[in-house]
Amino acid sequence: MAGQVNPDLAKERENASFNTQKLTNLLYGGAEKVRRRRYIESLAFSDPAYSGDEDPVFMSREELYSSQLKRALTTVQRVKELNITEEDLSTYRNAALSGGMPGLALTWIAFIPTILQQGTEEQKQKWLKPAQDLSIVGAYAQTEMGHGTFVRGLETTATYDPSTQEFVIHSPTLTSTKWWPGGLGKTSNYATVMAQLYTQGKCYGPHNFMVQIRSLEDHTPCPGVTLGDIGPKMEGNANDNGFARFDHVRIPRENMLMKFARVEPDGTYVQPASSKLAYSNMVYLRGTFVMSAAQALASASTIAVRYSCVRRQSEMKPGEPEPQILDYQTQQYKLFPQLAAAYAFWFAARFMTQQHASITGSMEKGDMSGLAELHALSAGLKSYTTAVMSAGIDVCRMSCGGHGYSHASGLPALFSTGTSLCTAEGENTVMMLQTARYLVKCFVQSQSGKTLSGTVAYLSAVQPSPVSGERNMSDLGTQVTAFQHRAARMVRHAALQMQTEMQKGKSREDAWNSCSVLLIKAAQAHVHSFVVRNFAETVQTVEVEESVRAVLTSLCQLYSLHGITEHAGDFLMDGYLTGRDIDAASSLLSAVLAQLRPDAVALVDAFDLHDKMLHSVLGRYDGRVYEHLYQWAQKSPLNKTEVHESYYKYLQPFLKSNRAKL
Ligand SMILES: CCCCCCCC/C=C\CCCCCCCCCCCC(=O)SCCNC(=O)CCNC(=O)[C@H](O)C(C)(C)COP(=O)(O)OP(=O)(O)OC[C@H]1O[C@@H](n2cnc3c(N)ncnc32)[C@H](O)[C@@H]1OP(=O)(O)O
Ligand SMILES: Cc1cc2nc3c(=O)[nH]c(=O)nc-3n(C[C@H](O)[C@H](O)[C@H](O)COP(=O)(O)OP(=O)(O)OC[C@H]3O[C@@H](n4cnc5c(N)ncnc54)[C@H](O)[C@@H]3O)c2cc1C
Repeated sequence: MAGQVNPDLAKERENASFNTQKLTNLLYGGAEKVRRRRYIESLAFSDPAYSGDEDPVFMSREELYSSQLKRALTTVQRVKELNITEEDLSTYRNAALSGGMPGLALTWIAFIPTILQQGTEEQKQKWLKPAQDLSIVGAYAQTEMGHGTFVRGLETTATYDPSTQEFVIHSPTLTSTKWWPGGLGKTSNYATVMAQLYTQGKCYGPHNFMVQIRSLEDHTPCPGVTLGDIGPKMEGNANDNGFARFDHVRIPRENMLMKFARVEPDGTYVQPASSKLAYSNMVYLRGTFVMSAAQALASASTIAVRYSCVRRQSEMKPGEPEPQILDYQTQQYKLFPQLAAAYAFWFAARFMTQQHASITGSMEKGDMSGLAELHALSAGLKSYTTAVMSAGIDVCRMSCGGHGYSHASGLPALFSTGTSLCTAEGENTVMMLQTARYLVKCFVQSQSGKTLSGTVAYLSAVQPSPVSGERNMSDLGTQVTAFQHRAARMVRHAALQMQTEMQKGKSREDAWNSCSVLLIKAAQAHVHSFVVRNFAETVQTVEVEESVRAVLTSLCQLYSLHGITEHAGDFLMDGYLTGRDIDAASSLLSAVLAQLRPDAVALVDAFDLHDKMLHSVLGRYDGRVYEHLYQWAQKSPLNKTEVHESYYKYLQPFLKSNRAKL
């Protein structure tokens, strides 16, 4: 019946052990923030300017590009009309764009942050306002056809000419063509271009330059610039990821982003405090990906958990009604770890944001001591959370059976969007190796007696020798220590293995490569251990009702016990945990699955993700899946006519001629 919630879902909500709203408040930083967020979202959801477009999965690439561009421009207008504040901006945009990513959005995501991170005060004065008002539209043009990962290998050059006080931007080879930048293909008229800086005959490595690429009058490419779209991708096809080639394009000296490094009018290069400050915008963006991973996994878990309560299939006990598929333990084992990871990453993202603010604050005052840890943490967390998210969304999709494979579920699009985060902003393997590099350094320092601090403090505190005796595997403290022990042992093992390889005569680089599988695993274990510890500390210290703390504690237990049982070998390797401990962890895990089962729907509801953000027939809040599945299919373009034109063109003549042969 219209308006009613599916009775199974309604019952789940009635039976929850805690108040969903209280948990939502905790996730979003308080009741007032939740109220504000919902209000801002409602402004977008109720605006007729954003409704009426058909489902993106039924659109052509060109329709997608223009409809999302139109939406994005409407948001700019509405932001002014509605006086949306800086604080509410991303909430409003996300709701209005309904999670979509038009090329224009790269101005907000990458172009403006680069000006903020890399520009001098003067440069910010000059470009920030036009970028914010969208009188200029910008892309972040770093990756080239031949190089993405290895930034030092970029081939685009920026050669300083002191006679005119200009830089000459040039693409010397085919492989130096800028390739991938979002919004570059058709939308942007400016780009921050990463290029090798040459001055006074010397190369100083990659630096960022502000380059106008299209006319502000008629949007045609500027002289010497060749531009285009790179073609359709796995997802994100509203975005015109593009290419650019530069043929000796001249820009003023002032267009080098000079917050850190500088080129004086006579061509003298002034060193930054650290050469890696040219990469600060990447560190910032990687940090933001941690929350995106949490949100993507929260969305997938919401869809799969709600659907698993609506869906009934098979017989558990002969003669009894078909059970909700969430009652199968195997279904819980698939879904609850994804749900728990979404919470764990949400809290990790919060930590990441605080760390970024605190360390960049110190860096502003000249203290660079936190830079290495910030880079290692953001690279490792980005890599770990996006990898788990990508795999987790696919688990959620498969747990929805056939309907999960349909675009109606929203899961295929969520997967193919989410998985792009494993590659963008630093490929995940490469990022995890950066974390490994930092860990090995820290290990060596701790060997020489230095006390480590911050997220690596445990590396010097944890003893490598096995601890004997019975453990209470349900204790969060015991679990955290086990994770730290595992990570410390793996870091130590990888580092010592490298030393052994070098003692055998290998160069440091060859030793690194031959140990890189060990190094990656060690770095993953380190990040995993950090996420577990941060989750445990959050649930133990946060000010919240006891019923909410209880359910979060179970969720944290699940996240941690799942990690221990899935990676049992790592914990058993040196006898730190015993076979009996692992058995105990498995039994506890089964018990926690059952314990969380009645709260699963409330736990996903607490993410407070509106149906207009989920885009999923299966994940609807009201659970009225079947009638909407039927309605959704009616929109398929193949259903526009009863008999498709291809019948007359191909099938009818074929059938006729076949029949004539009979
Ligand atoms: C509400 C409902 C929600 C609904 C669902 C939500 C769903 C959300 C899902 C999806 C959202 C979709 C969003 C899509 C968004 C898409 C946006 C895309 C934007 C992408 C933009 C880009 O990709 S831009 C290009 C990015 N490129 C890279 O990241 C390149 C990676 N490479 C590098 O960073 C470097 O080359 C390197 C780190 C790999 C190596 O650098 P280099 O060679 O110069 O250094 P060395 O290896 O020699 O190391 C020297 C030394 O420096 C240290 N170091 C390296 N980098 C840094 C750094 N950044 N900061 C500090 N230090 C650094 C390094 O560790 C070494 O240190 P030592 O002390 O010497 O060891
Ligand atoms: C959706 C999307 C949006 C993007 N948006 C932008 C944008 O706005 N601006 C922009 O400039 N770029 C953008 N990019 C490009 C992106 O940053 C790069 O694709 C990414 O940094 C990876 O680089 P690559 O493609 O050169 O991969 P490669 O480096 O060629 O990686 C290929 C494989 O080689 C391995 N590999 C490479 N180096 C090493 C190593 N040192 N050790 C071990 N293994 C290694 C990798 O692990 C990987 O498996 C975007 C990409 C995507 C997918």
